[in-house]
Amino acid sequence: MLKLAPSLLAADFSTLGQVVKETADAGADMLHIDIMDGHFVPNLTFGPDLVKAIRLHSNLKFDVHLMIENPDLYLKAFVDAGADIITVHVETCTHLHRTIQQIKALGAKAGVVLNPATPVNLLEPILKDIDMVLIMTVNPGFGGQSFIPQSIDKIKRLKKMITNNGPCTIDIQVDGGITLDNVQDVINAGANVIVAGSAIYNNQALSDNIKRFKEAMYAANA
Ligand SMILES: O=C(CO)[C@@H](O)[C@H](O)COP(=O)(O)O
Repeated sequence: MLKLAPSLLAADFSTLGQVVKETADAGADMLHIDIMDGHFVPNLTFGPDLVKAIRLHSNLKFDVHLMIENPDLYLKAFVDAGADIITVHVETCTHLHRTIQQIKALGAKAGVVLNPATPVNLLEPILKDIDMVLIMTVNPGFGGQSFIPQSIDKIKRLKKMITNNGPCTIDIQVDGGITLDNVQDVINAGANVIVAGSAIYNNQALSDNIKRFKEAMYAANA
């Protein structure tokens, strides 16, 4: 099933409650929330209190992407704040299997993220334990970067690995530099959850952007 997850990082931070409501009303399937700590990535964004505050404005699934060191310390705070899915980076988790089990024990879905230079085969031992893999298609930290073309082969390799592992119930999410020009390429390669920031929150109408993205996504999958 195809899903569109607009990335809040590109939204107008002065009206976040309203933005979240409009994003849901326009037909988004999830909301992608980037948590950055200024250590793992060179940028700072939101914490659990912000997630809790915007939770009041919609029932959208909250997809919380933790770009932070020591993510285990903050899992409960984000689930309590309203996260439905938590994704953690392979690069930040010394005991990845344990972290995944902790997320699930807290009642959230568990996703694992790979930076562009991290190979997909690292996930093989934990594939049966996770709900989603996020392939970063830019180096994490900032919105508005260009899509890394080698990501297409990486998505294909992941899709093959998941399919070979048994019935495919793991979502493949992509994030970074996704636009109307490349969204069909990533879907045709195997992705089904599309994160887009600056191509969704920009000087054009949010509802038109979401509509155009969903039309392009479903055309790819036809
Ligand atoms: O996690 C990140 C960046 O680290 C992303 O979620 C960006 O927010 C995507 O923004 P665009 O590349 O679509 O502008």
